[in-house]
Amino acid sequence: MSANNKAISPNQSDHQDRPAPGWRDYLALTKPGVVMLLMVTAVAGMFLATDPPGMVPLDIFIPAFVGLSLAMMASAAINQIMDQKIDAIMKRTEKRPLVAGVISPKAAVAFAVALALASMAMLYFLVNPLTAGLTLFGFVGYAFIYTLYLKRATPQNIVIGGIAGAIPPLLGWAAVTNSLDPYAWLLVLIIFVWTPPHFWALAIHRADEYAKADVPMLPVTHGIPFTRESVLYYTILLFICSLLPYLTGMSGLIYLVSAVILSGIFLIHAVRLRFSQDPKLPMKTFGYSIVYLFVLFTALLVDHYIPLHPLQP
Ligand code: HEM
Ligand SMILES: CC(C)=CCC/C(C)=C/CC/C(C)=C/COP(=O)(O)OP(=O)(O)O
Repeated sequence: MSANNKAISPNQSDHQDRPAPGWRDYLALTKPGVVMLLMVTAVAGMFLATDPPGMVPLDIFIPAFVGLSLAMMASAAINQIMDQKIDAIMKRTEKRPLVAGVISPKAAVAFAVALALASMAMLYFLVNPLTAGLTLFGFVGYAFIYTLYLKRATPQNIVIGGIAGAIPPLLGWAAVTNSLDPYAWLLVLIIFVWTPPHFWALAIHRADEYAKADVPMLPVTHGIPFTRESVLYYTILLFICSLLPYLTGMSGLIYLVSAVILSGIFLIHAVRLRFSQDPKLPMKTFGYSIVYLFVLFTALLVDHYIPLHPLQP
């Protein structure tokens, strides 16, 4: 099958043409890199909810970890099932297993449904209904509302859709306490504000592909200079939001120092992205966004177990 044909209509190959899918193909359907970082934030939520600091009871930790991972993987698989036409047009996504015809749409649907059902059963019966309900909200938000509607409708798609990607710390927290803690919402806020610079940095680099696929991402609808400016504004906001765990007494000095350094470096990336035309900067900023979130949440965890709280009596 030529690349051209593939771009027009994915999955054209007959059944006989399709090579047998392996576990790696199914794994690729679940966006494992993204799920791993989402799970770092969910696990941080679980440990931060454990007060006084200790171990999360294993009878909660294991089903919550597996259940949340499966829900995220299922929603990523549904995203790829719904997005086959767009994914076939963009270089970055043209080798995905559904587009390449390695996995059939039927098999992908069966796989996603099995993961989603297993996840919901595990969270509902072994963790708590609150966590199951909130996870369902995130699942529907990403797999259907973002993918089927927002992504195709408005350049604010990733800002609104970012709510689904931001809730994992709340899910982790709810798994442990069966409640919605204001501190957990603070972590949601940080990821929510982090998402636009994370994604728009990449979208600047891939603006032509999004235009070709007719996806109204910000650089396509409002231009690259406006997107660079928007990344800078959100990064300033992120700097401020990243201080809130310290200012509200949730975290101590270890976190504060980490947040200032990490957010400062993010800000330097965003300022350079705004004022320099260096073609490497967008992907450098995107790559740094991932390091940023990983290290920030690690710092929250370390801080929780080695607390230095000079603000408190
Ligand atoms: C609506 C919200 C989001 C959008 C639109 C978005 C978009 C993207 C895109 C398009 C990529 C692919 C980059 C590539 O193939 O080179 C990506 C990669 C990534 N995203 Fe996001 N993202 C969002 C939210 C999140 C969240 C909430 C997290 C984690 C907390 C996250 C973590 C990652 C990671 C770790 C990668 C690299 C994974 C890999 O390449 O395997 N993203 N993101
Ligand atoms: C609680 C729960 C189940 C939450 C689900 C959260 C989740 C999996 C968020 C992922 C966000 C993401 C990678 C969006 C990119 O989709 P895209 O279609 O714009 O990117 P693509 O072009 O790489 O497919």
